[in-house]
Amino acid sequence: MSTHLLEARDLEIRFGGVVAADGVNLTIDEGKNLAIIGPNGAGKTTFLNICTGWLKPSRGQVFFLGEDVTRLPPRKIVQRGVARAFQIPQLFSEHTAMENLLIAVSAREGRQSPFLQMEAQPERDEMRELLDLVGCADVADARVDALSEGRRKLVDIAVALALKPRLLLMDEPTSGVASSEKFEIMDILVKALARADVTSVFVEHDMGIVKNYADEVAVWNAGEVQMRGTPDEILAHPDVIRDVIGEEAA
Ligand SMILES: Nc1ncnc2c1ncn2[C@@H]1O[C@H](COP(=O)(O)OP(=O)(O)OP(=O)(O)O)[C@@H](O)[C@H]1O
Repeated sequence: MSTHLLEARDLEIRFGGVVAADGVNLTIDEGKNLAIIGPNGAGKTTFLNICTGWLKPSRGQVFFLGEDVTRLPPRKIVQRGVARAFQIPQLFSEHTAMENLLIAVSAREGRQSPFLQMEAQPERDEMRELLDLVGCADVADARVDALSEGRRKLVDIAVALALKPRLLLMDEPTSGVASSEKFEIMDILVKALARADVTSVFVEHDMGIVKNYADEVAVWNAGEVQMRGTPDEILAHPDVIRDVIGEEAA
């Protein structure tokens, strides 16, 4: 039997009376972009937080490449190859794009004082290639707070890729980006992930993005995976039209 890249088994987590994960089972295999959709509060972000070790489930396990990582601290899970990008990019806004990547690489290499001696870091060329991969080589020396939201998202993805992940978990990769720019950002992002050989899972509310960029879709509802299938199957399903697409349009 082949090992899944990630496997979640029977995850449960409660916040007071709210059951945010209620027996979540999901497998993720290498090389596919999986979109997670579902109504607000269904537990989508909670799932990402459990997979990255930020939340510990009261029941169930997460396996990454066959290893039980459920109780590992987040930084150990990153080292195993699981990276995360957030709805709001987690960048040092007063530093340049290049400096942000060098800080990430310092963390990857376990260096002390990541803000010191950035000029001397041997990974500058490697980081420039990463910025090139996400179409941001031209803003390598620009401060992050001077960039458009779309560019910030792409730099954030490059930071995640600097950690050399096998799996990247993303929360609404184009939220906050002007609609005219969303598809361009996703084009760059999906191509960069394919070239870096990184599998992705992204939580998404924009069904246009899901239709165009997901290989598969998992639907969350009330802390459970309700169904899974191709974008065409899922987006045409009456329950999804009623509970997810209807809600987004409202
Ligand atoms: N740290 C927390 N403390 C208390 N309640 C929480 C916490 N995290 C999540 N919840 C609750 O758990 C439920 C699931 O939240 P979660 O953010 O995972 O949903 P979601 O599907 O990502 O929603 P959205 O699409 O609105 O982002 C919600 O009712 C939320 O309020």
